[in-house]
Amino acid sequence: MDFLDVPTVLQVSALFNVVAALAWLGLAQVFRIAPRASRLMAAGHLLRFATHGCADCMADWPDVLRQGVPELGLLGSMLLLVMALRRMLRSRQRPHDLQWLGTLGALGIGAGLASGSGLAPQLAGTISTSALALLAVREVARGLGPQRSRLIALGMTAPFVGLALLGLGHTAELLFTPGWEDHVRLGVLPTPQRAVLWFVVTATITLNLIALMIWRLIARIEHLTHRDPLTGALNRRAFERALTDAQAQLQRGRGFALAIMDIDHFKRVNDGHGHAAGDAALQHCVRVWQRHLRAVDRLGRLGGEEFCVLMPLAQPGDLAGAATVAERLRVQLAAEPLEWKGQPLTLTCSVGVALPSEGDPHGEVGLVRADAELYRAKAEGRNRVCVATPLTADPVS
Ligand SMILES: Nc1nc2c(ncn2[C@@H]2O[C@H](COP(=O)(O)OP(=O)(O)OP(=O)(O)O)[C@@H](O)[C@H]2O)c(=O)[nH]1
Repeated sequence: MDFLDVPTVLQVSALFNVVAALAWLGLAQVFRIAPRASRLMAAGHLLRFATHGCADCMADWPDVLRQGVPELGLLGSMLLLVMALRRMLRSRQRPHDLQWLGTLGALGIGAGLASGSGLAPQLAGTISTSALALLAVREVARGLGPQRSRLIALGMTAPFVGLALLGLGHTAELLFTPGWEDHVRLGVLPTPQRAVLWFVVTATITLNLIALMIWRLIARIEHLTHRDPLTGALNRRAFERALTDAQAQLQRGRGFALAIMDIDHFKRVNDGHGHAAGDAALQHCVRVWQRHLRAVDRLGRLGGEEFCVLMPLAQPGDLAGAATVAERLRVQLAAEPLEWKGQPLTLTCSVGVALPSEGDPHGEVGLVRADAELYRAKAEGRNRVCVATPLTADPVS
């Protein structure tokens, strides 16, 4: 890399930090996109710029400052980066581990500087930065969730793995390569390869964070377009799309059942306790049902206080199995009253269950049959499950 001189790479890196900080600030202040995470990222870049941006300016500083400031700056910017990452991924992890790692790292750097050793501060800084990079790998892997493809997970975690490996390699170098102490003490510039590698890894991490934010925005837009804003269940349009997809799978032998649930005397909840109680009741029902459904079941709000579950069946035509699930949803709702203003508010629902029929691309026949059973359940006294007779098989109930 003769064409590259190290001071130029360091200047490009410094410029990159300033531009990245301004970009994150713009996202936070102007566009209000993930403002807290973006502000943390901006602070991380500014800190990196302030503590690494000008090697020449530091040349005249006393040894303690020349060694300590970059190490503390790197540690601080890594802490800010992991904090931003957690905000972006909406991690529920408490910040204790970051506080511990940050404190231990800073103490290690401080103790190293106090000992007068040229190596100890850099060793402490490098080890704590590598530990934070590994923590970032765990955060990203957890935050992306199991449904993300392996390729995406690999791409997202790779720069953090790279940073941790760079740190571990440098730790080994510091410990086992003679002459490093003088290197550090004299503030010798890194080799061009090392400077470029370091710049590429840190720049890729920033790009990754931007990709994560875009992914979060897409997930948010997806949520807003597919979900009912009050209850979080699928909205009618998304549910109908899921039903159309399920109908297409029916031909391939993948059966499913539909259960339409309608809250009983829901008008009385609104009239007796107010509209806010009605809204809370709808949210409560969805919470209870979701807890008793599998991840593969799709719960949608068809409108008002009417919901529908699309449940894939292990054995196509297993109406009895679907009826058992529906009965469980009914029983659980009745057993878990809503706590409203300190008072238990018992809710019940009526349920109609039916199987879909083939040659019905949008599943309207299945929905109409389940709806007819729901009305039968209402007419027979509510708080019960009624099951449609299969179109082509023996009656079940
Ligand atoms: N709070 C609240 N109420 C809603 C919402 N959507 C629909 N409703 C109310 O739900 C009530 C439905 O009443 P009805 O259709 O008479 O049904 P019901 O009182 O549950 O009676 P049955 O279904 O026969 O047991 C109406 O008062 C609607 O205003 C909503 O999003 N929030």
